[in-house]
Amino acid sequence: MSGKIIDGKEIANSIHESLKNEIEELKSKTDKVPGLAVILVGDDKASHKYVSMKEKACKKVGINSVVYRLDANTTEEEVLELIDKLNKDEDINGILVQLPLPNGIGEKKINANILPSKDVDGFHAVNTGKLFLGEEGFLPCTPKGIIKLIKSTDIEIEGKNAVVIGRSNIVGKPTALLLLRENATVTICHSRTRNLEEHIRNADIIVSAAGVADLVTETMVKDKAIVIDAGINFKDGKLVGDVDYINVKKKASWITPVPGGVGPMTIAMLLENTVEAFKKKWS
Ligand SMILES: Nc1nc(=O)c2c([nH]1)NC[C@@H]1CN(c3ccc(C(=O)N[C@@H](CCC(=O)O)C(=O)O)cc3)C=[N+]21
Repeated sequence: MSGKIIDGKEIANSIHESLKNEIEELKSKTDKVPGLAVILVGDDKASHKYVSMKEKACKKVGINSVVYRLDANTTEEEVLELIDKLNKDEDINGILVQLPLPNGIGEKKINANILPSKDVDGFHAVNTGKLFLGEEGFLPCTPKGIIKLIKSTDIEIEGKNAVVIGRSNIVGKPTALLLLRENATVTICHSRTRNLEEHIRNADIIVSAAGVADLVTETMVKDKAIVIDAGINFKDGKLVGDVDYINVKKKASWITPVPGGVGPMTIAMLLENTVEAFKKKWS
């Protein structure tokens, strides 16, 4: 039997629907709507596309989004000044600085200057620290979405072997921590891992966030594994993940496609975090 598809787009759409209703209700109570500021520096094509998608999603659910498209020679100081202004702006509940940033603008410095209470990306050290400690804070959008995708299958995470491929601060590391919070037995694999195949073959849950097309193949995957593909790669001009989808799907119990899996959930979680930030302030 071939694996079932976890439809990230559909799940994201149902989250949009309930956020939309919630925002309407909040609006009638507070006479305000959540506000998200997005800062995009430079002319990276993919970044422009992603930011437009975020803008569109905000509009759909009733979040007021304000996008700052700054040219590539904007200085770090100028971005920090804008962040400072947005930190003080009562109508802005969430601030997102699109990555990657051009050379000369330090990601660490930028993230450190966003108020933790407006850090809807969950990249500030206060929020990553809370994640580490198991305290409540903003969770990074992709990892948060990945857990929701796994939970949508109704298969229990507790006690399962989970393998995360990739150790980035944005996806791999936080996803591993969230799986641990769900009581999985977690292994983090990365570019220096010697016996990757052996680890993957043991996994009931595989999350790949390596950025390597066709990294995860059918022979590596345990029968009935859940496979979550957080890879973003281009192969023959087409967007693909890290997983050889067509073949791995035959073995998996559940699998996310690319596109239409983790990507749409990342945006849904950004909207959710923005509403959460609004509620913490006003209700
Ligand atoms: N501060 C910051 N926060 C981010 O969350 C952030 C970022 N910087 N920089 C870039 C990455 C990447 N990212 C994606 C979000 C949605 C899709 C998405 O919806 N993708 C569609 C396909 C889109 C297409 O056709 O290219 C899908 O997978 O179905 C992809 C990638 C957010 N990121």
